[in-house]
Amino acid sequence: MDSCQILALQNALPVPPDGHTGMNGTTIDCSCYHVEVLQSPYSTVRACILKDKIKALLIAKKTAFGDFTIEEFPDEFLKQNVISVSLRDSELPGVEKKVIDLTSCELQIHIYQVHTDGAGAEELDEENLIAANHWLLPSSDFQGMWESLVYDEPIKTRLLNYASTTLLFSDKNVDSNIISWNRVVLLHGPPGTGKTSLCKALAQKLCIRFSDHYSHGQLVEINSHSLFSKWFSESGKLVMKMFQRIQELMDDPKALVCILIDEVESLSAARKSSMNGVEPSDAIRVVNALLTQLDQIKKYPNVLILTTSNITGAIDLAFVDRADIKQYIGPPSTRAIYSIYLSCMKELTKRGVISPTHQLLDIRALEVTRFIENSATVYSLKLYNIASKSQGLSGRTLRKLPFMAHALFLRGSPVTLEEYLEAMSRTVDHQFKEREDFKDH
Ligand SMILES: Nc1ncnc2c1ncn2[C@@H]1O[C@H](COP(=O)(O)OP(=O)(O)OP(=O)(O)O)[C@@H](O)[C@H]1O
Repeated sequence: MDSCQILALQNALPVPPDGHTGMNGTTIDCSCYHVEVLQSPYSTVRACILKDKIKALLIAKKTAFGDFTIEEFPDEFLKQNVISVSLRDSELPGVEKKVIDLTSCELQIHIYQVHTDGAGAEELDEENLIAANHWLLPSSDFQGMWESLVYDEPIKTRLLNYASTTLLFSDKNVDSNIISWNRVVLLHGPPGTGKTSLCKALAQKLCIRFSDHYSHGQLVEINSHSLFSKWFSESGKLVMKMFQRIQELMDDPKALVCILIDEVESLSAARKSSMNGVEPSDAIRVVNALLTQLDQIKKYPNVLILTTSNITGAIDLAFVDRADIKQYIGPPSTRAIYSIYLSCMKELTKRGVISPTHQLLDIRALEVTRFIENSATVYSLKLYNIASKSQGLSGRTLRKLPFMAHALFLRGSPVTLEEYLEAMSRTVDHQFKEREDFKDH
């Protein structure tokens, strides 16, 4: 890992300290940027050759304004070998736009290819009990997932910084008896707020950003329910068996191994059931086996353990203590909802479901207009009002809403933006009414 890579990952600030304000309130930025280059699956060109080509192309371009993606390459060689080039900027939807001086800023170029095999299931016994799903990273399953998640706070940057410090300390052989860190992240919050997606997207992002350091990544998603529900008396043994498999993955120092344990509260549920007298020794044996194994694997420099929970209070304290980062993930605010809806409207326009007659503003541009209605803002303001009354819906429901709107209130395509927004508005009302009806019953 070189110093720039570390420096860039540590640099969490949306506006870097060396940035200064230029004309029009924009910020001239000369810091370190990540350029992610997706190489074609058929290309066998070496990464260093592609890096040099891309660097030359970007320097010739001189400046970029915020995030950008080069779809059209002026270079035949690149066209044959590269699918996309993305300059990854700050995550916050509300930060000032920056003019990036490509000639003077530090560009970290990451070349990667995606695996398209999808998930493999780890079966641990003759009964075909699926204890884990397994992906080789970077995977096509997780492409674009990181970018699709919208949060009000710089949660994604914080997680990326944490992971980079973890990998840096391991790389430098920092003595963990003197400075202790556990390689465990816990994301908690209400259902459907993107916790599982964020863990998977983080694993993918790390594999891309650390592609110089690790040749590939492994993501193992442990199905805690299957460990605790079936074959209780066998579960302790199952945990051991599963970790033996994980151990084999970790033995390869060129692999970054991310272990995802969803709904860790099932651990404490298992302990509780033991207190209530249901197969006491077995439940405790399973939880203890899991905790012991987690303690064992945290000694490995190439491992990260990502966990999620819907109910913070119910998580086993022994587990909470092991997490270095306990990050609350809440439901999205109006601004974040607006950005989520906007991405949906853009996709539907791109695919011809919505006719491309009107443009919607992004949240920054809308805020600049101070929400004053005129011909340029009218549709964006309608969308903002829909976002505002959607508060309280989970990210999962929000992403489903445009589909529901078409299914419930529209037919065929193309549909005008006005019609679509009207249908969205009615669908939000419908969602809340459905909730009330559900509560009443
Ligand atoms: N903040 C968000 N921004 C964009 N999309 C979101 C957001 N939160 C959730 N989603 C969408 O909701 C879907 C479900 O998210 P996910 O399953 O990761 O949530 P979760 O918090 O793990 O839920 P659960 O605890 O119920 O499993 C994701 O596919 C994602 O598209």
